[in-house]
Amino acid sequence: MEKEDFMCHASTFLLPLLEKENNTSTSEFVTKYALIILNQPLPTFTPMLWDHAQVRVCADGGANRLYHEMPPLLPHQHSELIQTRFVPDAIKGDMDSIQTEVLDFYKKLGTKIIDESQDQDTTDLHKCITYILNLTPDVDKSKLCILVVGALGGRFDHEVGNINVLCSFSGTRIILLSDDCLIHLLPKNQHHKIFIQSSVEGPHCGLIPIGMPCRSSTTTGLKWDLDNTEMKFGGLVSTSNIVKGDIVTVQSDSDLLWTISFKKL
Ligand SMILES: Nc1ncnc2c1ncn2[C@@H]1O[C@H](COP(=O)(O)OP(=O)(O)OP(=O)(O)O)[C@@H](O)[C@H]1O
Ligand SMILES: Cc1ncc(C[n+]2csc(CCO)c2C)c(N)n1
Repeated sequence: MEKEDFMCHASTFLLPLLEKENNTSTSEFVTKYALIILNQPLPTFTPMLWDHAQVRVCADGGANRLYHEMPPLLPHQHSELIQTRFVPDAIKGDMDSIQTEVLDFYKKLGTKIIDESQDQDTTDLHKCITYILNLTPDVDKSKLCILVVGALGGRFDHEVGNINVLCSFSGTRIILLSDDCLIHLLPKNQHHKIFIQSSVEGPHCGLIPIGMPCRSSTTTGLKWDLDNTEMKFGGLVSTSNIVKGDIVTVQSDSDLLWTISFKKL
């Protein structure tokens, strides 16, 4: 099978940004990252994701996290300096969690504030994804990848809401991250090739049917591979699986969630 026939996935955003990559980031072949910060403890690698991203958005109370938790992640620099260096492009949400002092601070520094408190039917994450997709509506989104920090752990209804956003925007690459793992969607009826960044991720992984049972999934590169296997809640769901090497391939007749653990450094 030709390379072009695969949908490829690689968590290179977990590796430090090289000057060289930065200089070629306008190339049409390079993934363009956007970062969304939710209202949960910031993962320790957030400064690195910030450097990879070209657009940074806080979801409501996520702005409090950026303001208060970014300085302790970079202890060798003054807090005030960090707070003025890491300024989001926008803060969007229903604005019931952001602190007034934080809102005023970023507003003065030019952050766009978008209050959508009238919409109580979509989550702040959903609102932020819409904002990013509308920034350049006519541009091809296949090279865009939206990284979402603070999406996992904490309140279960929020976690499920965040996973539901993956399903609502299944045509957009969105990756939910915590300090422990990442999750993204593998859309159905495609050949997926996942390049494992083994210095920072693995070996624990999972493949989870989402929304409906899958009748047939086939994988390579896992300790417990699937071979035309059915998966459903109440039956088999591939949790606590292990990646064997640097490439995993997946094919399925329904959307699956892919999750992989992060190595503790
Ligand atoms: N404990 C959590 N676990 C996972 N995601 C979270 C958690 N808390 C917040 N989030 C995410 O961060 C976003 C912004 O959080 P914030 O606390 O501002 O939301 P909210 O709209 O006030 O939530 P709610 O009104 O349900 O408490 C949420 O929409 C959600 O996506
Ligand atoms: C059936 C149903 N369940 C829950 C909510 C509440 N809700 C869902 S998203 C959201 C915004 C959170 O920032 C709120 C309050 C609703 N509207 N409809």
